[in-house]
Order: sequence, then structure tokens, then C-alpha cells
Amino acid sequence: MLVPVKRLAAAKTRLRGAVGAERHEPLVLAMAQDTVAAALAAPGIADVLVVTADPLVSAAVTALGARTVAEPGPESVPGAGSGAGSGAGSGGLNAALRHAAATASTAVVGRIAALPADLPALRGDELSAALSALATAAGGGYVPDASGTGTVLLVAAAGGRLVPRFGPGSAAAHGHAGARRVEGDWPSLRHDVDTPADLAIAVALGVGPHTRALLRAGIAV
Ligand SMILES: Nc1nc2c(ncn2[C@@H]2O[C@H](COP(=O)(O)OP(=O)(O)OP(=O)(O)O)[C@@H](O)[C@H]2O)c(=O)[nH]1
Ligand SMILES: C=C(OP(=O)(O)O)C(=O)O
Repeated sequence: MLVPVKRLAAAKTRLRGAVGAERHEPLVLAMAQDTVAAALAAPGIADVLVVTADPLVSAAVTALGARTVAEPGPESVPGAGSGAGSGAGSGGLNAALRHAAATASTAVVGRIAALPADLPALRGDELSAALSALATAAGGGYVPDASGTGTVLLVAAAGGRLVPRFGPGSAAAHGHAGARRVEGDWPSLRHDVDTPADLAIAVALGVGPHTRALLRAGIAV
């Protein structure tokens, strides 16, 4: 399972204001830790590989038991150096995932999948159930977010490459690329956290221990 995490200083701009400015980066990190911990605990996932350029993220997820791969700088990724391809857009995310997938495919047997790191309420059993439902999608598949337009889980075709099309309208883009849309009653998977309102929903679902501890220190949602 590939999990991309942006540099904390640049991450989750739409979530800013949910907590005080000094706790924004710790909150983003805590959400990533809870996402990774849930993926590590999910039955059926052989390996969790976090792709990030942030050393703090690498250290934190390594401590949980995940592997990490360093995200190449924009200057070394064709088409990811400017405009829509920069780290500020989804090009940075998709390029990071392609890089991680290339690393993983040499070491991992089985289907490659990608999961965003903004799922602080994620439950391993719901993630496993979603992966089981996607297992029959030989051409690859995805789970849309709760709004239906974004993507919270992408699985490559059996024996095939991961073709990530994350970004605005990614659900439709993954469908156009041939992935099968699979929706299920997996609230902890389908509610990614982009905004303060999303964070309130995740809190109501029940966030993991890292996010809970961070928010207990002074919640503003
Ligand atoms: N490694 C890596 N991960 C990324 C990059 N961009 C986004 N991500 C991760 O991809 C997932 C989904 O990204 P978004 O929800 O768009 O996150 P974001 O760009 O931090 O959020 P906004 O600033 O609010 O748009 C999160 O886990 C992000 O950390 C990137 O350039 N590199
Ligand atoms: C990157 C994505 O989502 P968001 O920015 O809405 O989390 C996506 O759903 O492809």
C-alpha cells in the first residue's frame, strides 16, 4: 500500500484554521500517523510504503513500522517541475506515487494500491473490506470519497502499473482510465479530511490515537 504525504509545511492548506497555526503541521502529521497505523493493522496488506520528502514524516511512520521512499525533487521528475506538475498541485502527488510504485514493484508481489494520508478515522477492517471488494476488478479499481468526486483508494490492475489521476475530479479520471468504481459502506475510508468541517465528521466517526491526542490538547472544531 502506497501512502503519499506532502511536506508538512505545505500540506493541507484547506484545513488551516481547524486548530491554531502552531498545531497545524502536528495535526497533519497525526492524521498521517493514524492513517498509516490503520493500514499497517489491516488484514491482507503486505507492506505500507510512505512516499514523502519530509524527514519528520519519514521518522514518524518508520517508528510505526512502515517503510519509506524519498520523494524525488521536482527537478528530477519530468513534467513535475512547474505549474500543474508542481508540489502545489496534484502533479506532485501523482509523480510521487509513480515513483513509489516503481520502487515497490521491484520488491512487492501482488496488487499495488494507493491511499491518501488524510484518513484519521480509518479502520483497518473497513480498508480490508474495500480491498476485498476491489479484488475482482482485474482492470483496477477505486473507491470514491464521500462526495463521490474524489478518490480515497486506488488499486492497480492485476499485474499492471498504478495509473494515478489524483486531484480535482479524480474519481471520474480514474474511471476514464479504466478503473472500476466500487462504493461501499466504509465511512472511515470514504471521509477524507480536507477542511475543518471534514475534521469534525472524522472526530464524530472516531479518530485514531495520534489525532485524538493532538486535538485533546485544545480542539477548535
Ligand atoms: N508525497 C506527496 N504527497 C502529496 C503531494 N501532494 C499531496 N500529497 C498527499 O496526497 C494526499 C491527498 O492530498 P490533498 O488532500 O490534495 O492534500 P494537500 O495538497 O496537502 O491539501 P490542500 O493544500 O488542502 O489542497 C495527502 O496525503 C497529501 O499529503 C505531493 O506533492 N507529494
Ligand atoms: C487529491 C484528491 O483529493 P482531495 O484533494 O479532495 O483530498 C483526490 O480525491 O484525488
